Amino acid sequence: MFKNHPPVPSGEGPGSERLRFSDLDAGYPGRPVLRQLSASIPALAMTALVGPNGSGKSTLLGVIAGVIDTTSGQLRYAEGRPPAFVPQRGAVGDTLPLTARQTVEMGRWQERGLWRRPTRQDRSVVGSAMERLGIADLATRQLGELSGGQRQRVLIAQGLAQQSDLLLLDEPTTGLDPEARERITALLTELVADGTTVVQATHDLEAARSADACLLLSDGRLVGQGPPEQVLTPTALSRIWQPA
Ligand SMILES: Nc1ncnc2c1ncn2[C@@H]1O[C@H](COP(=O)(O)OP(=O)(O)OP(=O)(O)O)[C@@H](O)[C@H]1O
Repeated sequence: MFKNHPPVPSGEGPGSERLRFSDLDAGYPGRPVLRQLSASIPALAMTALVGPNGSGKSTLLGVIAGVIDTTSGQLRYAEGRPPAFVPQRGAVGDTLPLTARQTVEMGRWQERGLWRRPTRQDRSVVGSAMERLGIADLATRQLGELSGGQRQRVLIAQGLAQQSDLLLLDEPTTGLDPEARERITALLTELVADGTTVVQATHDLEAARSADACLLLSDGRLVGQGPPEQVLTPTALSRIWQPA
C-alpha cells in the first residue's frame, strides 16, 4: 500500500521535483532487482522508463506506487495525492467477474472507501474517464470478454478515475493498434499540460524520445537520466541491448 514518506521540497515552477529517490535497493523475496538507484522525477512532466526486458522498470514503478517495499535507500515525494498506478495489462486477471465500468469504478475506492455506494461525483468522474478513453460503449461488457487493447484502455480509465496528480503507467501502449496508441499518447500529453506528472515504462522508443525526461535502466541499475536526446543515444542503446 501507499505509504507516507518525508516530502521533497515542493514548488510549482519548471524544474521542480515530484519525487526523488536515492541509493534505492528493492526487489522480491530472495531476488534483489534494483540496485543503488538515485534519480528524481520532474513535476508536471512526462518521464519515460526505458530498458530491456527484466531491467527493473515495473519494479521501479511498483516501488514508486508503494506496492513494492524498498530494502534500503530513500524515496521522497513532494506534497500531492497518492499515486495512481496502471499496471501492465497482463498483470490483471481476465477472469475477474467485473464489467468494464465496475473496473473503472474501482479507481474511486481509495477516495470513497470500499463499502460506500458511489456518489454522483464518483459516477461523473468514472463516466468522464471512460469518455476520455473512448470506452463508454463498453461499460456493461465483462472485462474478460474485451480485447487486449480495450482492456488496456479500461485500466487507464481506472487510473484516471483516481484523479491523482501522479500517474504511473506500465507499458500503456504495448499491443495497441496505431489509432489507440496515438489516442493514449495524446491523452497523456494532455494530462501533463493539465498538471499531472506522468511516469511510464515503455519499450516504444518513439514515445520515450518525446518525453520530457528519461531514466535508462539496465540490469537493475540506472545507466542514464536526463533529456531523452542525451540519454537515448545510439551508443547507450546499443551498449545495453547488446547480447552478452
Ligand atoms: N513477482 C516477482 N517475483 C520475483 N521476481 C520477479 C517478480 N517480478 C519480476 N521479477 C524479476 O525482477 C526482474 C525485473 O523485472 P521487471 O518486471 O521489473 O522488469 P521490466 O524491466 O519491467 O521488464 P519487462 O520489460 O519485461 O516488463 C526480472 O528478473 C524478473 O524476473
